[in-house]
Amino acid sequence: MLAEVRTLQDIPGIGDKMSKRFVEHFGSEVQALDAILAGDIASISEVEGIGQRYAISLIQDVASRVEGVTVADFLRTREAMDVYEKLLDLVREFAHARYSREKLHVFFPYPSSKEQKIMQVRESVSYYMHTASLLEGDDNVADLLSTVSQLNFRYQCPKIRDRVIITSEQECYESARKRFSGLVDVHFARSLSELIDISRGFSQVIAVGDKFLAFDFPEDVEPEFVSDLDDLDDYKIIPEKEIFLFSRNLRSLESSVNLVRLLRSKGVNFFEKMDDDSIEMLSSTLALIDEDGDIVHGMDAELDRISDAISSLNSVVAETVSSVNKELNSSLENSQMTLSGQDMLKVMNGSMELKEILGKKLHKNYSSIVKDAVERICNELHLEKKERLLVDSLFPEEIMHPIEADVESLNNLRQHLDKKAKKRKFNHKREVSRILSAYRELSREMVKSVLDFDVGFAIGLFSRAYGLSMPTIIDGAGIGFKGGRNLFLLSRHGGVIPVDYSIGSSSFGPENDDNRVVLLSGVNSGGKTSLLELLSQSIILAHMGFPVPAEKMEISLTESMYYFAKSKGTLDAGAFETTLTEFSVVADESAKFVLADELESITEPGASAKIMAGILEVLMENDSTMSIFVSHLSEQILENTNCNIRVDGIEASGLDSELNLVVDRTPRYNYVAKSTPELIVERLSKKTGGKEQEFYDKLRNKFQ
Ligand SMILES: Nc1ncnc2c1ncn2[C@@H]1O[C@H](COP(=O)(O)OP(=O)(O)OP(=O)(O)O)[C@@H](O)[C@H]1O
Repeated sequence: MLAEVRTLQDIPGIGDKMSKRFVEHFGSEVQALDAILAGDIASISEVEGIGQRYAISLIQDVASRVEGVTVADFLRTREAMDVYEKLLDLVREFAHARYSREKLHVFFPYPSSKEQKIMQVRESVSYYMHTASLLEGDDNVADLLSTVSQLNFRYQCPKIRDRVIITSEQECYESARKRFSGLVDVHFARSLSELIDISRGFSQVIAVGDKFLAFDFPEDVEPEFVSDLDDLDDYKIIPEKEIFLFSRNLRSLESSVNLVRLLRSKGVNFFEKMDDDSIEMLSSTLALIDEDGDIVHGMDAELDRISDAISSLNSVVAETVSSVNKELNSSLENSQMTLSGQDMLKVMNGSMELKEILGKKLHKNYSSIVKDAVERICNELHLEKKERLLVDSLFPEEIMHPIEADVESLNNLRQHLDKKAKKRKFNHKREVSRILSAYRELSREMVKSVLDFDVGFAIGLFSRAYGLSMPTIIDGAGIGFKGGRNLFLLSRHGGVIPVDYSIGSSSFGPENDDNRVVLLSGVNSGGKTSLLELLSQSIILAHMGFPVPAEKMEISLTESMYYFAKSKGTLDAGAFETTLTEFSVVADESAKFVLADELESITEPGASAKIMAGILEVLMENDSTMSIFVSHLSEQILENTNCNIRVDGIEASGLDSELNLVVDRTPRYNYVAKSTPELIVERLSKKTGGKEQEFYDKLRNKFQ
């Protein structure tokens, strides 16, 4: 039944409590619904109380409401469902991002009544098959896709501790507090002195209102004056807020941008909403920030100079102090001093200290050593004129031994540089933030498109890895192929022998034979189950709009598929009844595929043959039903029916040099395959000798 999903509560299973959790997780009901309708299983499974299984079934439920069809409409038995799930697992291995790996669950087989939907998926999958061929062998695509995950724009920017908004207007104070709550301190200053006091605790001060404009401020307080906060966008005051959203998602954004570029360079038109110039602008802006939202090194020479000076300040000063002291020591060691008689008298009568005399004598030498040290620090830190003045006060004018850098002066210098760097960064951040704020929605869409590309690309890669091809949809009732390869065997063993087969109206079958109901006989381990499984894989994939595991395939679409896999051992009476009940529904008029593997095990052989003959007769009555029954009882089944049921056979042609059975995996049409016992006996005879061999030879003669 088709139904619109407009609110979370329109979705069965989502009540009040769950709906709240969705809104909490996604930020709003609209975003939660978007995620559900987009099949974003990865995000949904992160909602509290929702696991992956539930997220998948929720998405499938919603898809069935929206599209009016469920997975179980086509896949009518547990075994059919198992094949579908195993196929999905194979495809999912090719997805690079968690989002896409999960989203692949939105693909499922549609009944023929939804042919339009199948055709839509085919068209999109064909595009991705082509794209995968264009990008074949380019590891960069995989590397980029592996580093993309959904953008999270719900990060809360941490408080900017070194910036303050100060105002003397009550209304402005209230609104700023509301607007920037938790992001920056907002203070109310009644007077200029209060403003100065508060300002000294911050390196960036935004003074709001014209009242303070007329005042003179001390040198260490340099507020930025703003008349009216309402005139300023957030990015002007807290550029970090916008930048933070991007910096936290930097890897995904950069990878997405690079992927867009790469795809375009390979001729794949991708995310045309953003032209090359916008992509380059976004890319170059992202290149300015790091993952913490800081301005990176290398984008502004002046900022780099100041930052480098800050980071090497301590070590340069310490090294200089140590070498100055060495120099001072050696100069003292090598110097001699002659004391004049006058000076001696002054020391004797106590009007002068010896140290003072020493100072005077050494002062010239000391000053030049200190001057050199200041010069050295300034040069090594590449300081500018005003900054150099602050270094001058680093060492005392009076002789000091050993020399030490003045802690307060060092702090002043550091603070000065720090303020300067922050101011510069602030201006850069404003520009970065201004640009990025225009990209917020586009970036989200771009990353989403990249992730959705990964979904389709995974199908394309899956198709190429297994050599799949798009089947031709035919009218009538039939399925036929050349070079079919069972995907499960292929993924397990890496290689299989391709088989050809056909039933119904496919052009690959025998001439003038459009039998739709067929018995498949043959040797043990000949490949009957594998062929049936290959058919089930192909039918499911074709109805999903996916390519199939065959060189060429023709298939008609049906409403449903029944797959009855081989049961283990003979079933009890209850299970027999259940199996018959399951079969009772295949009798309806709709087009369907019915695949059954050794149904004979449901009860004792004689009765099974009769029951199977009966079921096949019912299936024959429906012109649009196709059915293949694998059975070792084909002759007994034929004995129990007058219907023209074709029997095909997979046969062993002999033994190879290592005494393994040589099997032709492609069934022969209209052929009851010879069984293997005689070959097994022959193998045993060839492998043994003496009395044992005589025994096997006797048995062999029975087959002659
Ligand atoms: N096309 C193939 N290419 C290579 N190996 C195959 C192929 N088909 C089947 N095999 C191999 O043969 C094994 C047996 O195949 P399968 O179970 O399909 O035979 P079967 O005819 O159903 O046997 P049984 O009658 O005993 O149930 C498979 O596990 C696989 O290893």
